[in-house]
Amino acid sequence: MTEAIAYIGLGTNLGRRMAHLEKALRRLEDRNGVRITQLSSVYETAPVGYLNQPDFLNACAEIKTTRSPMDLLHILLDVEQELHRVRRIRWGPRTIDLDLLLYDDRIIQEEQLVVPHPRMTDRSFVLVPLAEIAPDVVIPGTGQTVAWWAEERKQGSEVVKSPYTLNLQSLTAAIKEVPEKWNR
Ligand SMILES: Nc1ncnc2c1ncn2[C@@H]1O[C@H](COP(=O)(O)OP(=O)(O)OP(=O)(O)O)[C@@H](O)[C@H]1O
Ligand SMILES: Nc1nc2c(c(=O)[nH]1)N=C(CO)CN2
Repeated sequence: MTEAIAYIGLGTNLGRRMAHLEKALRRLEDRNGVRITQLSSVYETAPVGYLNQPDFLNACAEIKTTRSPMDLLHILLDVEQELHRVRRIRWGPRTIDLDLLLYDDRIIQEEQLVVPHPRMTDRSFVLVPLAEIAPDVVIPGTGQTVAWWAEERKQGSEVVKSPYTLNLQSLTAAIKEVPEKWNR
């Protein structure tokens, strides 16, 4: 079966942040019809929207999938639940947030699912990591590439590369080796 290419945004700002990213990615890999094919660096980012909360770690993943966009959304929502995400405040703190950013060159406008993610072109915490793995991908409906948008939005944003990497080969590796600052 032919595979679609999708991009996912990951964010976390509560508890053991690196561990949440790794766990979410492992849970995604475990699903049928989902393969993680590229991972960005991990960035530490100042909160956007609701400001009175801890800094986030953000990253992006490329996924090759035989699942439909709606299936993939439900997989993301399931994994969020598995990591005990509790929704309290809009744009507030969370153990893990998984967003479907892009799905091939599709434009989807359904009640439950909007793709491209409607706020992605405003958010350097999405654009900077995504530009590492998909610089030349055009964001459907905008006529511009991810790299173009990342450049457009870089002014004044607090997006700092962290020294830790997610490794496709060893997602299970050495979470405990990550120092407290990045894993709190
Ligand atoms: N592209 C998308 N990716 C993820 N969820 C989406 C998407 N489009 C619509 N949704 C809907 O949004 C809901 C998730 O909202 P959520 O609480 O994660 O928003 P948020 O992360 O607080 O804010 P934001 O959407 O600005 O990142 C899901 O239940 C889902 O149905
Ligand atoms: N830096 C940063 N800020 C946010 C984030 C996020 O992932 N990173 N997610 C939000 C809700 O979607 C709201 N604000």
